[in-house]
Amino acid sequence: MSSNLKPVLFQPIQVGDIQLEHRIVHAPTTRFRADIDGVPSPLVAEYYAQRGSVPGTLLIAEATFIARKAGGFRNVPGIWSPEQIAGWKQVTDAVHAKGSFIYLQLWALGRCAYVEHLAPGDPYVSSSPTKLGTPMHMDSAPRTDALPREMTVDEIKEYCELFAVAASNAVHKAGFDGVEVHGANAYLPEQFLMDSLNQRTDAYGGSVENRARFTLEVIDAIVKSVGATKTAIRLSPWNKKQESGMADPKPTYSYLVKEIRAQHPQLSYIHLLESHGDDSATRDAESNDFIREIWGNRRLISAGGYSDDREKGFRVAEEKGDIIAYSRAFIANPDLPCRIFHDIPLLTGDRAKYYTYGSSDPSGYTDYSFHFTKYSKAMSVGA
Ligand SMILES: Cc1cc2nc3c(=O)[nH]c(=O)nc-3n(C[C@H](O)[C@H](O)[C@H](O)COP(=O)(O)O)c2cc1C
Repeated sequence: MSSNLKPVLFQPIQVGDIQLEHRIVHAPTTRFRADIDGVPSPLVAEYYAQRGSVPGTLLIAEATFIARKAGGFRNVPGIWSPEQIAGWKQVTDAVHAKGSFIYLQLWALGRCAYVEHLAPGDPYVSSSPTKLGTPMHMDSAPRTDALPREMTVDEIKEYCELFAVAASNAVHKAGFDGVEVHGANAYLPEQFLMDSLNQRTDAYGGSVENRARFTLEVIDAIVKSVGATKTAIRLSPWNKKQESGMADPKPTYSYLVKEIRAQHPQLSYIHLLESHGDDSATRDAESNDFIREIWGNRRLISAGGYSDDREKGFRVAEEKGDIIAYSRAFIANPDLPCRIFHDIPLLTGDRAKYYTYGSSDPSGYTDYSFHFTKYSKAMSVGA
């Protein structure tokens, strides 16, 4: 089949400095399988190598702490120590050996941290002292009393630098093809962006421009460190998880994306989470098209809901020009692009094994089967 007869979802595309063979991307997917020091194990390398088995696939690796103090969940990988960097180098080497590509998602928890999982002396901080009663990852008892401290301006500058060093470690030492800031799901950048969480009265709070300042400074610091073509960000304008959300996110996110476009037009991509609204009318009203209009024909990844709907990925790639990210479908189908290409039914993942803290057990992780047991031409989506 020649390239221009293939569905858009299976047409090659340039993203930053890399050339993808198709537009099915592995969404960042936390599995809590690093050791207690945040070092990814050889099993993690096997997991990503499997998911990169169709050459020319982009994988976005799981959210990874930029620094010890940005953490607060256990068994999450980090990218600051030599051991963590060496662990990740095994992962990137294994993925590159398959002819595929891998970005790292950079994570700072802010108020979503569990205080008991912060290292002694590391502060519990956010944009403002707003309490989070029900954090997303419930590996310990729900919190009742913890209140984050408002970050000082010096700490804000320090976090920008931590993001930049983490990006440099990822790209220059661990061999990643690029980095994606985790600016979604109510973690630290969203704690500044969202008016429901940011109560500051200084240059980082109040107006749209002030609430966007931290995220823009983080991006700027990373671009200075690794270049715009290796820098990306994930955003979730309609997110209401972890006691967040905005009545009208459009002014804030319009400004943010316009500024990114003006300051870093070569940014690798913007990655958008689609609305999780309860019904289709809500999801239609909560469209990300306002961002697509601003971002123009630059690279845009869309995630959320594609794992359950094969046709939707084809449709959105065709109609909106988006690259499509899959999380749950990629957990259970190591050869996902190949299965979608050949319309092979997808396997269903074992939810009970999504989060297995520190486990070295391959079950529910690297033991999902490939449709084609031997590499063949059919494994390629360029066939
Ligand atoms: C087990 C699991 C772990 C996840 N971890 C992350 C993460 O580390 N970073 C992130 O931005 N989103 C994370 N997500 C959200 C996914 O990237 C994705 O946006 C969401 O699952 C919707 O995509 P899907 O319908 O294809 O599963 C996670 C989702 C799941 C199911």
